[in-house]
Amino acid sequence: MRLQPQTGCLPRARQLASLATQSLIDEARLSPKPGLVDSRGSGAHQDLTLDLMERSAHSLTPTFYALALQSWQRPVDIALRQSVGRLGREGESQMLQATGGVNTHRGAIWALGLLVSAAAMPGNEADVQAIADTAAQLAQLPDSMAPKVFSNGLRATHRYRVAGAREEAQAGFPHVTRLALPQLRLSRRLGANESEAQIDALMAIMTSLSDTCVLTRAGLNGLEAMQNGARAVLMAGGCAHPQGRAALSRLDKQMLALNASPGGAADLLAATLLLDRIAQPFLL
Ligand SMILES: CC(C)(COP(=O)(O)OP(=O)(O)OC[C@H]1O[C@@H](n2cnc3c(N)ncnc32)[C@H](O)[C@@H]1O)[C@@H](O)C(=O)NCCC(=O)NCCS
Ligand SMILES: Nc1ncnc2c1ncn2[C@@H]1O[C@H](COP(=O)(O)OP(=O)(O)OP(=O)(O)O)[C@@H](O)[C@H]1O
Repeated sequence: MRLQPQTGCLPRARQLASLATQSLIDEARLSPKPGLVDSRGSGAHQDLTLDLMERSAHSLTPTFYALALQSWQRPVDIALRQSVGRLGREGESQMLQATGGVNTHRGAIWALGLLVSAAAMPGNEADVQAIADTAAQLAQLPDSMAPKVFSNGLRATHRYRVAGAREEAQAGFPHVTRLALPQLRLSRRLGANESEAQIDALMAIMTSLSDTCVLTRAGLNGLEAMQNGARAVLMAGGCAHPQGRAALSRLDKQMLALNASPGGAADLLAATLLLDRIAQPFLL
């Protein structure tokens, strides 16, 4: 999927929406991902399949398109935050309709939704840091229309006193800009193929993320296993190396045994793929 040289609001919104959907599909298909849905199967999940993830990703294209259109030439203010929040919640209900009520992409709608909005604002175009900073400003604004829900994620952030999906966005997606994108590019430079480089980027996120999906299902033990296992893969040279692949396979088995699935890390990998594509200036 390549961004074509076009100007104007509608083509740009269409490009961003289709890149966001494609990033979700590429993340879901990428294999082998420890504990997660991938092209091998459902990972640690009972209610998720690759087919469901792909259906869900397609159902979100109109949401990403509407987010980009809303954000076109508007300042980052409370009014925009409310529009973005409303569209994000409508996207969640589209997703639930497409999946028969299964949460396939709630965290992803949040992360990619904010990034698509930020990328649609003139001046940001292909500048990853500017896009992440604008997304952070949006995430920091209060959304008074948001229903008060005590979600799994919120419960985990309180219980373990860690940052979750909200804080990651409010900080400008540091796991994407400081860990995953640099690792993706380093692994490519060192000769890894594209899938290997993307798995390495996922590992980079997993070395440090406080993933509330993992905390909810497997507690602090699960989180430590994830972070240590991902570190072992990268310290062995990453997935392009036999020892790195062996470490990855051990991590996969461990995550399944713990019933742990790093859904937050998967969301941030999809966000990484999106920003990587937006950032290639010759594609704009
Ligand atoms: C902020 C969201 C993700 C809710 O987060 P919360 O932690 O309360 O809950 P929930 O358990 O429902 O979802 C968290 C999801 O985030 C992902 N995640 C988990 N941990 C992390 C982490 N450390 N960093 C990033 N993402 C993470 C996972 O996919 C997880 O399933 C979101 O659903 C929300 O509030 N949306 C409101 C609509 C909105 O304002 N949208 C605007 C952008 S479109
Ligand atoms: N390939 C993937 N496999 C599994 N989860 C993924 C994948 N890609 C992204 N995710 C993210 O993981 C989250 C799904 O997590 P989970 O099933 O733990 O959700 P939940 O509704 O909080 O919990 P539960 O279904 O256990 O009640 C989604 O929000 C989604 O954004």
